[in-house]
Amino acid sequence: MNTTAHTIPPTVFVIFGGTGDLNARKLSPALYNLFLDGWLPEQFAIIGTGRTKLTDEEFRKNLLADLNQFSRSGKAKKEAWDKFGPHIQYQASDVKVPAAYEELSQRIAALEKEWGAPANIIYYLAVAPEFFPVIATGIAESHPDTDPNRVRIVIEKPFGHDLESARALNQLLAKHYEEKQIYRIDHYLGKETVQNIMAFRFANAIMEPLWNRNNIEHVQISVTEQLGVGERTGYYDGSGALRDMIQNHLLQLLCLVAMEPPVNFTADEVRNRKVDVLRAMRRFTPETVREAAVRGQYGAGWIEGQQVPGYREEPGANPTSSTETFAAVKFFVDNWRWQGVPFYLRTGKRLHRSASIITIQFKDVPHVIFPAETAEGWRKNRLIISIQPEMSIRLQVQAKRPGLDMMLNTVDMVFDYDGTYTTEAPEAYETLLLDTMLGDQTLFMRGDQVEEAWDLVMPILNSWQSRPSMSFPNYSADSWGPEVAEALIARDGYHWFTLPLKDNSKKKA
Ligand SMILES: NC(=O)C1=CN([C@@H]2O[C@H](COP(=O)(O)OP(=O)(O)OC[C@H]3O[C@@H](n4cnc5c(N)ncnc54)[C@H](OP(=O)(O)O)[C@@H]3O)[C@@H](O)[C@H]2O)C=CC1
Ligand SMILES: O=C1O[C@H](COP(=O)(O)O)[C@@H](O)[C@H](O)[C@H]1O
Repeated sequence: MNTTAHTIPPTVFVIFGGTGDLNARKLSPALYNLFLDGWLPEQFAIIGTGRTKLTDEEFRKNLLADLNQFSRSGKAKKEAWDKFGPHIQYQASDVKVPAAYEELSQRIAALEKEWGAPANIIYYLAVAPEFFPVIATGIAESHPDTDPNRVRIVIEKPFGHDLESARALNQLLAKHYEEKQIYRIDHYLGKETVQNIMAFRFANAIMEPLWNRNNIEHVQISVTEQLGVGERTGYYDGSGALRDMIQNHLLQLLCLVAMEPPVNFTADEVRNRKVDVLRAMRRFTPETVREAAVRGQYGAGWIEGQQVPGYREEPGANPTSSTETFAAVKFFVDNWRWQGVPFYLRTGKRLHRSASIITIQFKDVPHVIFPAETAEGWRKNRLIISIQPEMSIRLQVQAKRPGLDMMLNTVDMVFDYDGTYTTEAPEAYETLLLDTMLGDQTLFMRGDQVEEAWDLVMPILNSWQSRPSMSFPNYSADSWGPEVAEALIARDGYHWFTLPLKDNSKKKA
């Protein structure tokens, strides 16, 4: 067992939505990998719930199949599974029925009796958002006297549909729980490369003097996905790219890039600095929305030799849907550090390639001493933080090409996880579940952060809702998105940056 695991008290994970997709693909594999790596305490239990009638054994069998398919550690080894499996139970119940919470209490009490110690209880709400209030209330009412230090509640996304509903959910949670008990998930914050943004900025002295409006020309945050919406239209059609990705993941990335140094690396200090960024962001008016925010929806096309349907033809989709599957927005952070520096954010589905990258483009040298013909490939310095699939940080600089003449070109100074580390990076959900056990909220969203982010995007959502797009679909599958997105950034003299695919053939040569 890991040293830290010794400090974790007996723990019960209750997974509402135990039979669902998130548990199958992410939560159970993450818990299993934490177990393999010795991060779980000796006394732990996982209770999955759902309405489906299953025995413990049937539920375990399903989870084993999921682990075999989705775990980063590959197929479960018999010896390890034989140790892990018995910690899993299943309770068939409907979250709308109060008896469900009574039965859970009895199960937890029985475990505590067996362990001879009170347990920390982590309730994970991996169910549709309409059930968040129902379950939060059900748990609290069935355990009115539970020590707040021992009970934690993890809320999946989406946290609200708009500012009003997010506020209402925060208020409901605050009635029953202290903020230190509430873990609002944004899985991007658990990604290894995303956590490294803070390390890179605040553990290296050379970055800070450059990190401001004097040296940085603009910032791009681009999260492109090749996948389409597929079977998820039921959720996605009421959401769209702005709610699904920009309100949460991309704005969190922006906060990490733009935040002031926190006093220390504790949850509230880090989150205070992030919320400062959101508060400083320039609010939109109906007029500025038109200039600063554009949207798109994918049409049919071909991806890697396969014909794929347009969004409106996806299973269960509304054939006249005006939901955006692509959004790009130009933001400003109105404070001393960032005055005048545009932050361009874009995200979309069915794009040419899946890649999440942050590009910091620096200003040009004040005076070029080299003759124009020597500097054909001249580009301004860029720092590129590649979150996925490539995990790297690249600094693009000018260098002299080898040869007798003085020719400059752009080269990359690269920190690449693959080439630097032999240990495999944990999945985001492993980090986040471990932090929940440890009671560390640094990588979780605080209530005020979520509300500020909603407040910021509401004028865009309202404007788009009042003007359903007449031009959808406006980009085809396998493209880089609609032309309006290129125009948005081209107006300022820039273009969206993408990393070239890694050329492995060169490596081998
Ligand atoms: N899947 C993913 O990759 C991601 C999901 N999320 C979020 O996680 C949550 C769950 O998503 P996902 O797993 O995809 O959803 P699924 O539709 O796959 O699963 C829903 C789960 O809820 C259970 N459920 C539904 N109604 C009830 C009820 N009345 N009582 C008890 N259980 C019920 C279902 O169990 P049963 O049918 O047995 O009743 C099932 O286990 C959502 O909030 C989603 O937004 C967030 C990020 C990624
Ligand atoms: O939260 C979500 O994230 C995924 C993208 O996550 P990633 O870890 O695969 O980059 C996105 O596809 C989904 O629509 C959204 O709900």
